Amino acid sequence: MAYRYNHILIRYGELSLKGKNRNNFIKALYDNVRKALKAFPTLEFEKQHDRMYIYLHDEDSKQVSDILAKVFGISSFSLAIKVEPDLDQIIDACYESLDLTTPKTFKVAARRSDKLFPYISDDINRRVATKILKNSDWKVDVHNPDVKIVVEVHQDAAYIMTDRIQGAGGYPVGVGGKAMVLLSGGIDSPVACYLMMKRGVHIECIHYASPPYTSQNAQEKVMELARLVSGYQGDVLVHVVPFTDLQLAIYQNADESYAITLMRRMMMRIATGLAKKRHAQAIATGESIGQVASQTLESMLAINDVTNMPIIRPVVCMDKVEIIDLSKKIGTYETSILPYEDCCTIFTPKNPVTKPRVDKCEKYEAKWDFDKMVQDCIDNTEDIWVHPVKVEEDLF
Ligand SMILES: Nc1ncnc2c1ncn2[C@@H]1O[C@H](COP(=O)(O)OP(=O)(O)OP(=O)(O)O)[C@@H](O)[C@H]1O
Repeated sequence: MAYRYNHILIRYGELSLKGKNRNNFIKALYDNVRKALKAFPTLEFEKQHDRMYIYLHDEDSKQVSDILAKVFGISSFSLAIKVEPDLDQIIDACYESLDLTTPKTFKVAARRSDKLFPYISDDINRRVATKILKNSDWKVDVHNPDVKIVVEVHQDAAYIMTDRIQGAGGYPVGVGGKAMVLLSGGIDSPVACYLMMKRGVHIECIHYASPPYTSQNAQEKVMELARLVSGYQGDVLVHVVPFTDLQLAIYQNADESYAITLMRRMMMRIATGLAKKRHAQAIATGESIGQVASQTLESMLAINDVTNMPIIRPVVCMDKVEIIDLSKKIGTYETSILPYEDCCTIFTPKNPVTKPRVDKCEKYEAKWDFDKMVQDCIDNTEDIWVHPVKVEEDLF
């Protein structure tokens, strides 16, 4: 009988800490895994209280692994061969799963959860190793092996596994509620998206566009960033807000030095309206302390003043270098540094106020009926779904 890797064994992450919420978390993870892999309709799934299994048929295990590596709530996973809990089958499966043509070092690491299995772990290790040593040029190295063969013997089955593949960690997306993330074309806000999702928060994105001052290219760049981060959630809804009129009104009614602060306050009002409409519990941004004048604590105070929704700033205390490293890791950096203009950068004031005062903001805002313009922005927002696979090859 020929054996091949026909299973993926998934280990849960921080889930195990969650006491009575555990079942909800496992269910959410199970749903997220199935959703992430819906391009592979022939896969079969099974959830247990401490593990999840995927049964492969002819699917490409590398493609499946690449998708799984982005699902939050998974601490690690392994390709596995499932056999009967029978020593001969275990030995044969271990042996046949290896490509023995080039000499390598190896180690067998067996574990029994079924203590009634008639062979102890050491016995299993020795028997498997003996077969490999007798039939190849491979050598044992228990400290630093090229290949680690893991055998797990349960009551109903035994699994032979490759090394662990690191999972994305965190909590399953959705168990932490929903947030609206303000997505610009910069480096930081896609990282903020990733960090929110990693905490189990389902995200929708809001992008403020100011055509004709911002171009179609700029918007496409933001869509591409949303697509890149959507791999961690399955899909993402992007709300594109027509922001031009409101932005021009700010410049007509306020001192230039207050324009950025007022713009942010308007963004927050719109985000609050959209969050309520979409039943989200928070707003998130890519701001971090002191990167630019508008990101001082005083500025955040003035911005927060217009909403009572929590504003979460996941990168608030990170260095720029740390944020860049993370954006490279999640694959958004190269897109973020493309040179298209954002609505914040087209009207950049020469001397933006670094310590804005709320009373001054209110004085400027009292000069025109911004409420109606905010409502117009909310009403005329365009909603666009993005998926991890590009449209032309979209399998969803
Ligand atoms: N046009 C926009 N649409 C949506 N959100 C925006 C927009 N411009 C700014 N923001 C939000 O405000 C935050 C701070 O914006 P700022 O202009 O200071 O930084 P940035 O360089 O544009 O972007 P980033 O912070 O993502 O690198 C962004 O992280 C983002 O959350």
